[in-house]
Amino acid sequence: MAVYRFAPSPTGFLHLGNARTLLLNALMARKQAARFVLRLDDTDRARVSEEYVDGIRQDLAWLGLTPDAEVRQSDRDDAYAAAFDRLVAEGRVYPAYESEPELELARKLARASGRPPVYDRAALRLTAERRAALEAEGRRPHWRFRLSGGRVEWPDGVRGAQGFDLSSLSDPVVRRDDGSFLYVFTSVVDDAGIGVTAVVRGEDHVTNTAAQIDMFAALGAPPPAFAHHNLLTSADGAGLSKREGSLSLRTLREQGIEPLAVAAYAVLIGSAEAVRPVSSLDELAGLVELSRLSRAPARVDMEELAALSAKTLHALPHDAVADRLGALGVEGGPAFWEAVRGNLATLGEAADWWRIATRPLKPEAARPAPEDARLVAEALALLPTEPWDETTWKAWTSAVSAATGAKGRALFAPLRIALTGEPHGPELAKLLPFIGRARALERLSR
Ligand SMILES: Nc1ncnc2c1ncn2[C@@H]1O[C@H](COP(=O)(O)OP(=O)(O)OP(=O)(O)O)[C@@H](O)[C@H]1O
Repeated sequence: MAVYRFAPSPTGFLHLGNARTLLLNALMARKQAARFVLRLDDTDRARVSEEYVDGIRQDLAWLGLTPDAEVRQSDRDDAYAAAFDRLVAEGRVYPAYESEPELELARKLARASGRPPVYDRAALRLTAERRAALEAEGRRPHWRFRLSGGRVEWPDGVRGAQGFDLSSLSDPVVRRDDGSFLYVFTSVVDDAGIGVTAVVRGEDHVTNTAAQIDMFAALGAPPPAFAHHNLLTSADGAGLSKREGSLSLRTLREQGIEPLAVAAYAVLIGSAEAVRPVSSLDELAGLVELSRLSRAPARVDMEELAALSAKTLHALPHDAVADRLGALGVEGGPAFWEAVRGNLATLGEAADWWRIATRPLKPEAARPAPEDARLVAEALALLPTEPWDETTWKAWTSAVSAATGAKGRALFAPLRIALTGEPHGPELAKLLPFIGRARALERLSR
């Protein structure tokens, strides 16, 4: 069975760029009835926190995504140690003793003499005596994976045929001198162990992929199908960083941006598909086509996202928002939702309209201008008896128009202000039944 995964490090709150990776994997899995695994890359103990682990789970739930399984790298040390021991025994992983300043110096010298700054494998040429001497000095080795050399090729799901000359890469460090394993290695052990068949990730990982395909071969496991998508940048073109909290999903949630709009935006910008509202993740899954993602980075435009969020909201049926409206104390059912949804920028504004319709107006709410006093008095006198429905507004305002000669804006604007204390808002034909006769009487007499 096909298996996709999303593998964030819980070192910050997920941002919109991470959401692109998350959604591309989750939606490709949905489209292909494949499994979708959340893998928490939590081996960097100094930077990982449980708050961020919970944050990632909450963000997935908010977006409406439920992984089929959750794996934590911190639980899998035994698997890494076993794979490591095997590669050491086979001579594919070797100890190296250079300190970071020594490596930096070597890179500088290489650049200065026009050579690529690739690790020169000096550690492979150490004699047993020299190694013993280094250990006696108290140096502890880090460990490198010996790349096989030659060319690695893969058909990339986004970028098409990719080729990489392994001799242009340094042998990647797979284990630090403190014994901890590095991502480039643990990720391969996990993908092989879990049976991941497809990896969609940002193009910041392309070089890793070349080395990792070589590691899959060394471990005798078939590599997954790789696809590297373009990255999202902030409006000024800067990269996004989980650590810096840029464009975090949590902040977007707090700003009232709809989760379905975040999902659509994260997937559709920087692709051949137009950014547009969708009514479900299933619909969005139908629009995902990896080969239609563009190659250039895509800039996030918050205004575009906010507009998409409003449009998404306007099209949502009452069923889709009933629970959230309930939590906001909005009780008007489908009819109230119908009345207000087209005017909302965020769902929270439905609660404002519910308050305006059903609670006393605030003392500072706008009142009709003095020159409209006669019109308002006439309207008060002509207020129909209940029951009220959506036809009441038309019948009432026609009567007021006949009595006063007022038409159009001159007729409607003062009544809107008198009834709601606001110059703009939802269609009054739909809102009026929620205001009801008693409140309307009181408001018209203000
Ligand atoms: N700006 C971005 N646009 C699109 N995808 C991104 C972006 N930044 C990261 N990703 C993808 O998100 C996935 C999770 O990556 P990771 O947890 O390392 O996040 P990160 O934002 O790069 O983290 P950090 O800021 O902590 O280095 C990776 O597949 C990565 O390619």
